[in-house]
Amino acid sequence: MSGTLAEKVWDAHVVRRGTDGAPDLLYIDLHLVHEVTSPQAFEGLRLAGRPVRRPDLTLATEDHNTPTLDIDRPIADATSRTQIETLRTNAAEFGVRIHSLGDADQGIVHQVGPQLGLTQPGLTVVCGDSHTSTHGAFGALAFGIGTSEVEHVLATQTLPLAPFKTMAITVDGRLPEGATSKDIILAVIAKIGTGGGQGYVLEYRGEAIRALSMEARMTICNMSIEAGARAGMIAPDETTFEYLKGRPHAPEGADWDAAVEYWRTLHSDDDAVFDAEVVLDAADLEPFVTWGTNPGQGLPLSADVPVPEQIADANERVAAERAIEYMGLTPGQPLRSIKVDTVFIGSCTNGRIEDLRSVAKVVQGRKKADDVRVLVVPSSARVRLQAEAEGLDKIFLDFGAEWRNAGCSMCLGMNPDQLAPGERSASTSNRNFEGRQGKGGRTHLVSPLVAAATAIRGTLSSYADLGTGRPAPDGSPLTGPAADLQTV
Ligand SMILES: CC(C)[C@H](C(=O)O)[C@@H](O)C(=O)O
Ligand code: SF4
Repeated sequence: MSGTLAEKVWDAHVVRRGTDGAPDLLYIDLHLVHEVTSPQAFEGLRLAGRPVRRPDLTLATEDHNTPTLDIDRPIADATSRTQIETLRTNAAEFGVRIHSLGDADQGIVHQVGPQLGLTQPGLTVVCGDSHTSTHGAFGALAFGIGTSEVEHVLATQTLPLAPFKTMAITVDGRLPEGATSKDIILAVIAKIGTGGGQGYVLEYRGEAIRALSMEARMTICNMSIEAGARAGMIAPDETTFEYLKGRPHAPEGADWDAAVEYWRTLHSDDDAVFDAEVVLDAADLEPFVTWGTNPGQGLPLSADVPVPEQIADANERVAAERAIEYMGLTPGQPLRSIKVDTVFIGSCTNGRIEDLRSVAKVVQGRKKADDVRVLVVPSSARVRLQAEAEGLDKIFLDFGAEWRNAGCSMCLGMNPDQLAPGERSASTSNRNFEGRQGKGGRTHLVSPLVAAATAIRGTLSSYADLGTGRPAPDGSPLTGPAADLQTV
């Protein structure tokens, strides 16, 4: 059967084909649940007297409303406490496995699925969360869904889904020194716009994508939704299999061999036809930062804040004017001159162990800029434990950063980690909407390397600005003197 990766996975899950333009009914292999979008869904089941159809394919974790300090104390904020308690009650009543605050497998839902080996190539994965697209990095078809769809999946383990279009995003060439997968995706979104992916499943491919680690691929798929796409995918390969092997829920023995044999068929065929294609050369990329209030308003760090009068498109001009005003910037100001108050390293985009390692390698033996607050928040409790085993926490603390417990944290203002009005951040997260990190807060989206360099210099900076002449660090474990800190 010839087709794109997305079509192959879709076709393998059709329970009933829709006729006359009606949606297909798809089987769902993995349903991830968090506290924000599930309460009404469980309430719907309760009112209808229905059980969860496949509790064994459903997994809940607490992430958005969880504090990252004092996690052994009752949650102070009443709304957050209610959200978390409701999830716990629902999970207990409906027999759904839950990883609660304090549990080693608690964390951001898009970290927990992959780290447990639940997210696998060829699966359909859904969650009441737009960044479910993250799981597409494994060659899964992964969608964010709304609360009424959450109820539908809880009740039936199926979901009616309208057909999609396919877009290939081909990233050829090799990333230059200091540029990362975050820069690839920020450049893609700047190129196609925040609506450019609407109605499409994006498939990232090409030499630069193949060269990325699994975690770096997750960063790219994570932000597909910021281009308006329904999902993002990357065909599984040896990197994927290596990441999965030995994880708690990965197949074992003969099952593993059979799974890998099937997974190897999950790629777009040479003659597969995409509805659209975008081509980028990774060699042209440099560290990217956003200057505005949507993820498409990004530029290479060496550029200046746009001058609205020079923008031809009237809508874009007005949007730029408004964004520049909200962000408190001056048209034409070099991006490198922008001073930040806070650096946030975390989220389901860039809070994984490789992100923390590459930040640690940059900040090791240095001190943060005086007036900058630096928050390092692992994406899961497991990532926190791993980082501590490698001595990364000590490096962050010596640097002057705060080392927190796992959760969404400052990615969005649903927990105590927030920007004050007018405060400016460099953030490794995925959204820079007005007020996203706290009312009146101003967010610049950046890669972990840019975040680390910015924390040192106090202004938006690249690794090269540190002038070490050393190659930019990657996400591999520390070696050399820092390795002495490792306890395992
Ligand atoms: C709260 C949740 C529904 C939301 C999402 O869907 O993405 C959040 O995770 C976000 O990143 O804005
Ligand atoms: S870390 Fe941010 S983007 Fe990811 S699920 Fe949490 S709030 Fe959404």
